[in-house]
Amino acid sequence: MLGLLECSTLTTGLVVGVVTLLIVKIWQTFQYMRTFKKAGIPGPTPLPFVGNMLPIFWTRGKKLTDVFNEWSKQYGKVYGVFFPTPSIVVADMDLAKDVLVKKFSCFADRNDFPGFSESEVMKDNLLSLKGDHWKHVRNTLSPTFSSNKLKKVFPAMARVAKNLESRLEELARTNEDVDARQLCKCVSMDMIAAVAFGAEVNAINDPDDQFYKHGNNITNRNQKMAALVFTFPWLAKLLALVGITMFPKDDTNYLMGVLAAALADRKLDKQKHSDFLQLLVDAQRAADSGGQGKEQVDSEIDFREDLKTSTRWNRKGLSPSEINANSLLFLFAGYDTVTTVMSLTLFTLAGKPECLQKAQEEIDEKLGDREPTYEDAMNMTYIDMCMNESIRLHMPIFVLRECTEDVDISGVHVPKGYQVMVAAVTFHTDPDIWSDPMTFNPERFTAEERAKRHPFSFMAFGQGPRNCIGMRLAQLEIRMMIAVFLRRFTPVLCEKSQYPPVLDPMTGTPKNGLWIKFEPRNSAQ
Ligand code: HEM
Repeated sequence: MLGLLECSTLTTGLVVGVVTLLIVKIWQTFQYMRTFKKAGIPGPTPLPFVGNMLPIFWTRGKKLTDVFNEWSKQYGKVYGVFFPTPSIVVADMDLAKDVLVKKFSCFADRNDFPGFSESEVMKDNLLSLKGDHWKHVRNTLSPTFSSNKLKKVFPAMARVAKNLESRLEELARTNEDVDARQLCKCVSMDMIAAVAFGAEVNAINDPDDQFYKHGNNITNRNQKMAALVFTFPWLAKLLALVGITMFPKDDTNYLMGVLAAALADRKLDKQKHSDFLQLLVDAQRAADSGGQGKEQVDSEIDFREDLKTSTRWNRKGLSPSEINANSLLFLFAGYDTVTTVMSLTLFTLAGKPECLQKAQEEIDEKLGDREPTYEDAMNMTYIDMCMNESIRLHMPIFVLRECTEDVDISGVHVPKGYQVMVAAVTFHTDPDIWSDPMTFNPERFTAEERAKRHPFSFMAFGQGPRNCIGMRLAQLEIRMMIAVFLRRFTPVLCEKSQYPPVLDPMTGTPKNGLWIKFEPRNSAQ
C-alpha cells in the first residue's frame, strides 16, 4: 500500500517536473524570440527544446551547407537561429571581421560546449577556456606551433610516412580495395600519437592497436553524442550521472596513462626527443625560467601582443591539468579534421585524373625519387591548393563565439550571452565569390586568385586571435602525407567507389566510405 502511494507520488512529481520544464522552455524560447524581434533580427521560427535543429537532423537529402545557404537567401546576411542556444548567424564577411578581429574583446570566448564540462580531464582545454585563463594557455602554447618547432616534430612524421609507404606497397601488390577514410584515420592517429603523446603507434599496419582503439572510441562517441547534447544540453549532465560522457573513462584513462608514462620518461631521460610533447615540456621549463615568449611564431597563429592578461594572472607555464587536457584536445581537434581533409583530398584526386596528374608532376619535379623533407612538404604548392579546395567544399568545423557584453556591430545589436556563428560554409559556396562553387577546382587557390578575394571569403581555420592554433601542423601533415600517397602510387576509383561522395550532414563523414585502389607508378619507382 505504502509502495503504491510512493509510486503514484513519484509519477505525479515526474509529470509536474516535465510540465514545468516544458512551460519554462516555451517561455524562454518566446523571450529569446522577442529579443531577436526587438533587435530587428529575422530568422526561422524555432520549436521549444529543439530550436531550429530539426532541419539539421532531418535534412531530407540536403547538405548542412544547403540549410545555411537557404536561410541566408531567405533572411539575409544576419539572422537568428536557435541551436538551441540563441545564435546570431553572420553571413557577411565585413561583419565577420568585426566579430572575429575588430571587436575581439567582446567576442573572445566560446559558449560552453555541452558534454565537455562533464569530463574532469578536459577541464582546462583551450577550445572551451575563457577570458584570462584562455589567454594564458594560448600564449604559452602558441610558440610550440612555430615553424622552427614544427621542424623538430618532422622526424616523427617521417617515421609515420615510412609506415604508410610499406602499407601502400602491400595494398598495390594485392590490388585490394581500401577505404581512404579508414586508412587516413590510421595515418592521422599515428601522427597525433607521435606528436602529442610521445607514443610510437603504427595503426597503419595494425588496426588493432590499443592507442588507435581508445583514441578512435573517443571520437566516435563524440560524433554520436555531440548532436544529441548540442540539442539537449541538459542531457549531458543527466547522462554523466549514469556514467556516460563524451570522453569515456576507459579511453581517457588509457590515453592519460600513455601521456603520464611519456612525461615520467622525459623527467628521467636527458635525451632530447623531437616530438610535440617535448615541446610542451620545454615550453613549461622555459616559462618557469622566464624565457617564454622569445620564439618567432608565424603571425597567423601568434597573437601574444594582443592577448595581454590582467596583472593578477602572472602564473608561468602549464599545469599538469592543462597539459593533460590539451594533449587530449589535440587528439580531439586534430584527428578527425585532418582525417576528413586528407581522405577527401586523396579521394577527389582519384576521381579527377587531370588534377592528380598535376599533383604527381609537382612531386616528381620537387622530389625526384627521394622522400620528402620538411622543406619539400612546405613547398608543395599544388597539393596545398588541392587541400584548400577540399576544405572549402567540406569545412569540418564551425566558427563560433560568445558575446561577453552587449555590443552593436555595424548597426546589429548583439546581446550579452548570445552565440555568434560565422557562416563560413556560406562564404565558401557563394556563387558571387566562386564561380560554379560546387565544382572542385584547385586553380581558385593560386596566389593571384587569392589576392583578388576578401580575406574572409575562405576561413578554413577560422580567423583572428582565436583561430585554429594547429593550422600549421595540420597543413604540414596533410601536404606531407598526400605527397607520400602519390609519390610512388596512383589512387584510382574502384567498383565500390561512390563518386562524388555522399556525406552525412551532421558529422560530415562519408556515408559509404571512400573506396579506392592504389596502382604502382612506374615513372618514379
Ligand atoms: C585540417 C585540419 C583542421 C581544420 C580544418 C581545423 C579548423 C579549426 C577551426 C575552424 C577552428 C575554430 C577557429 C575559430 O573559432 O576561429 C579550430 C580551432 C582549434 N583547432 Fe583546429 N583545425 C584543424 C586541425 C587542427 C589540429 C591538427 C590541431 C592540433 C593539433 C587543432 C587544434 C585546434 C585548437 C586547439 C583550436 C581551438 C583554438 C582556441 O580556441 O584558441 N586543429 N580549428
